[in-house]
Amino acid sequence: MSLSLMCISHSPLMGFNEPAEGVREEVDALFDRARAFVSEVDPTLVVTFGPDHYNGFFYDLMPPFAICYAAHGAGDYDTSADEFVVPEHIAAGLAQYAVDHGIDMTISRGAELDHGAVQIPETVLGGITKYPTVPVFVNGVAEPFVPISRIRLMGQVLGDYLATLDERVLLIGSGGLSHDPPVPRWAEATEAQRAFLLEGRHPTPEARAARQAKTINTGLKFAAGEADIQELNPEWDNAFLDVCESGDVTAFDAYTATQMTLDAGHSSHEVRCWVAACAAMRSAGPYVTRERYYRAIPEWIAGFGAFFATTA
Ligand SMILES: O=C(O)CCc1cccc(O)c1O
Ligand SMILES: [Fe+2]
Repeated sequence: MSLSLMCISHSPLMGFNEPAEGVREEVDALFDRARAFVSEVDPTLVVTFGPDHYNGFFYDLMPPFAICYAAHGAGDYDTSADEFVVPEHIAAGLAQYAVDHGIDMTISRGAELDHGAVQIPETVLGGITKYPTVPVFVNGVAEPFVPISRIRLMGQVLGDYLATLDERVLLIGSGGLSHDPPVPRWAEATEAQRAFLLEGRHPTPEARAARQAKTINTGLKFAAGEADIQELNPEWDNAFLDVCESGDVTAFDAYTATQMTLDAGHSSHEVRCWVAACAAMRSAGPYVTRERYYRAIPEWIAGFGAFFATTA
């Protein structure tokens, strides 16, 4: 019946590191507008596109994307470990429609979803149990990456199905923009890191705390100009936001994974979640921008952006 769109960067460091003066207030105000937007569109169904960072999805089996029929939070960085309230018939309807329309969809009947999929819904919806929600996992860290055109088509096909439902659907995309946090990569990983990347679910509390402390500390060092990670790229981020605003979602197809890594860092692939969400939104027709926000926030290791839209 209706689709609306809300894409926002996540960063688990938001709750740990203080950004430059005035930035916290600016982002708080953005989240106030996000909550007001949710109230306005009054969703009856939420569909989230979120990545994972080797908390729920590992190299023992790494799909490019997956519809979750059931999922719960991993609880990393103090995010919710609640069970999502998933309307299974809608998840199943989406998956069936996707496979019927040329998308090789993976499903999960019990996904664990980390801050990448939980932080933004939790923050803007007041928890992950408040609205019936179908979480869609989109791989944003683990090579190989399928072409962006496949992500765009996946979003478009899911949007086609959602537009047939008698629901007010809020699409949430979470991730990106440019950033390069210290997530291990298989090609350069040590044996211990490879063991983790292969099957590192449910770390000990000590291992989790050590991992998080390292990332939090990297954010502080990055802001001081002392971290050995790629710079944020505000120009790239704003060009990406331009494509979101344009509504010409096929223009996303020009992005290649290799160039994205070079230009915008190893975690820029999280923007796949935005691509899928924008494409789903666009399948319902032209849309109008309701919010565009951008700030490079090194303390959070985030080219931090937002883009909201409603049908024109
Ligand atoms: O926990 C991790 O491995 C990465 C954490 C992380 C840090 C900054 C921005 C992000 O988007 C992000 O996910
Ligand atoms: Fe992330």
